[in-house]
Amino acid sequence: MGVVLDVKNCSVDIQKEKILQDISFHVKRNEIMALVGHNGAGKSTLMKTMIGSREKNGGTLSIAGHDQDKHYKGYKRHFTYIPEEPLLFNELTVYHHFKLYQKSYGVPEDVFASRIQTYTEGFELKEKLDEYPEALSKGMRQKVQTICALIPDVPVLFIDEPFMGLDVYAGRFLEEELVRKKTEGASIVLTTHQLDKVSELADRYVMLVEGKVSSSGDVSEFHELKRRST
Ligand SMILES: Nc1ncnc2c1ncn2[C@@H]1O[C@H](COP(=O)(O)OP(=O)(O)OP(=O)(O)O)[C@@H](O)[C@H]1O
Repeated sequence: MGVVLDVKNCSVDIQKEKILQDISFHVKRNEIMALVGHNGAGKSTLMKTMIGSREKNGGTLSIAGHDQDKHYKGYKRHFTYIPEEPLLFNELTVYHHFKLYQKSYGVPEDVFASRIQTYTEGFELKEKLDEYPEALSKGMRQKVQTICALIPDVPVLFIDEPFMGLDVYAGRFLEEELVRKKTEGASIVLTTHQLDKVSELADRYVMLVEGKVSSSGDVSEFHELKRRST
C-alpha cells in the first residue's frame, strides 16, 4: 500500500488540557499532505509530536515501519523538519550548518556538493556561505533552515508553514523542489494557512478542528468543502 508515515490514535495533553485527541491518518510514498485548520487547531502541536519534541499521551507514530517510541533513532533518521521559526546555531556558519546535516544523514560528498550548488543558487545564498546567522535577515535564516532539510534524501519531510518569510522567487523555487522530491519518492507533510498552496501542491489534506480530525481526503474533496462553506 506504500504507507510511509502512519499516525494512529495520537493524543496530546498540555497542562491537563486535551490539545490533540485521537488523531489518525497516513501518508503514502509520492504524496504531499497538507495539514489545515484555524489558529489554535493543533497543527504545530501535531508537527512537534511527529518530530518527537512533544510527548504524546497515547497512540503510535511510525515512519517506514520505525516506531517512534520503540526505535526513535531509526525513526529520526528517516525525516527532516523545517520549523516555522528558524533554529540555527549562533556559532556555526551557513556552510557548517549544511555540513552538519550532511554528516548526520550520511550524504555522499558528491551529492552534497551538487545540492549546495543548486540550493544556494536557487535560494540566492551563494555569497552567504561563510556568514553566521546573526548577520542574516530572517528570510535568509529561513532559507538556510530550508536547505538543511532538503540536503538529505529522507522518506518524510515535515514543514511548518513552508512559504512564511520567503520571497516570491524563493517560494517558487521551494515549490518546484518539493514537487521534485515527491516525484522521486518522498512523502511531505506541511501546514499552511495559504489555501491556494493546498490546491497547487497537496494531493491530500487533513483538517483539524479543536484538536481533532474533522475531515480528511483527496484535495479535490477539500475544494468541494471550501466551496460549500464559502
Ligand atoms: N506550550 C503550550 N502551553 C500551553 N498551551 C499550548 C502550548 N502549545 C500549544 N498550546 C495550545 O494548544 C492549542 C493548539 O496550538 P497549536 O500551536 O498547535 O495550533 P496551530 O493550529 O498550529 O495554530 P496556528 O495556526 O495559530 O499556528 C492552542 O490552544 C494553544 O494555546
